Amino acid sequence: MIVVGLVGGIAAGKSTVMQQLSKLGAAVIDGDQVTRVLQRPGELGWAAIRQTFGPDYFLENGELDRGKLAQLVFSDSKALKKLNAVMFPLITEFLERELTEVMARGTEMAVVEGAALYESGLLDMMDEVWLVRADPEVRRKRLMARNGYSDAEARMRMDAQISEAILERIATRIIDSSDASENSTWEQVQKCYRDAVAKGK
Ligand SMILES: CC(C)(COP(=O)(O)OP(=O)(O)OC[C@H]1O[C@@H](n2cnc3c(N)ncnc32)[C@H](O)[C@@H]1O)[C@@H](O)C(=O)NCCC(=O)NCCS
Ligand SMILES: Nc1ncnc2c1ncn2[C@@H]1O[C@H](COP(=O)(O)OP(=O)(O)OP(=O)(O)O)[C@@H](O)[C@H]1O
Repeated sequence: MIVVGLVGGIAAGKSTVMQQLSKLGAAVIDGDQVTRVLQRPGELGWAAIRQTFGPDYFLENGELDRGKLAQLVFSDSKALKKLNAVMFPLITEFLERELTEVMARGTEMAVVEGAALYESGLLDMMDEVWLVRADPEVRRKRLMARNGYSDAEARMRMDAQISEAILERIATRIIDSSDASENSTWEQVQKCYRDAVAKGK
């Protein structure tokens, strides 16, 4: 089985590509979803965060106050480092188990997408890294249309991310979704899938 890490900036078309890969038979795993599972009340991530950040970051019903923690970690790099230090090993362990299960089912490809794949070191588990990109101008317009952001809000979110130049350097394949037609993305995705599976055989 080939394990692919899918990276790319905000509104680059990653979710669209994941849906297309799923149609082709790939097992798709969303790192942000894995994080949410690990942070359910009583789970390991939930317990580790409670111990590290204290009960102030939890709601009355016991759930993690994601908004409050997000506000802290995205405005304080030390706090983000602390959160990453507790979450990344748990996410890695969870993914290892998930990939073993997927492989046992005879799946040809597993694709993992996540906000912090690069920063987490999770890419070490991947055979290939695929970058989904789109021209900055296109991404900015998509963000304004899809999320209702102002021009400044869209720029701020794009600027806060790891640079595409770094991702380009580590990518083994690149899918460009700048074209307004999702069909153009679909054709590139089919080619990447076919080529990667053929290479893995
Ligand atoms: C801070 C938390 C609680 C915020 O939760 P919330 O539901 O409000 O937001 P969500 O998870 O949807 O993330 C919102 C956006 O933040 C960014 N983001 C999330 N985690 C990180 C991170 N560790 N580093 C940089 N950016 C991140 C992404 O751009 C994402 O789209 C949550 O994101 C978290 O626990 N993150 C740390 C774990 C992690 O790195 N997960 C990604 C694994 S690949
Ligand atoms: N050729 C194309 N390929 C992919 N997406 C496209 C294309 N043309 C327009 N879009 C649109 O771009 C928007 C962003 O795509 P998508 O949600 O897949 O991005 P993303 O990288 O997952 O974003 P985020 O990081 O914010 O989750 C969607 O509304 C999608 O329909």
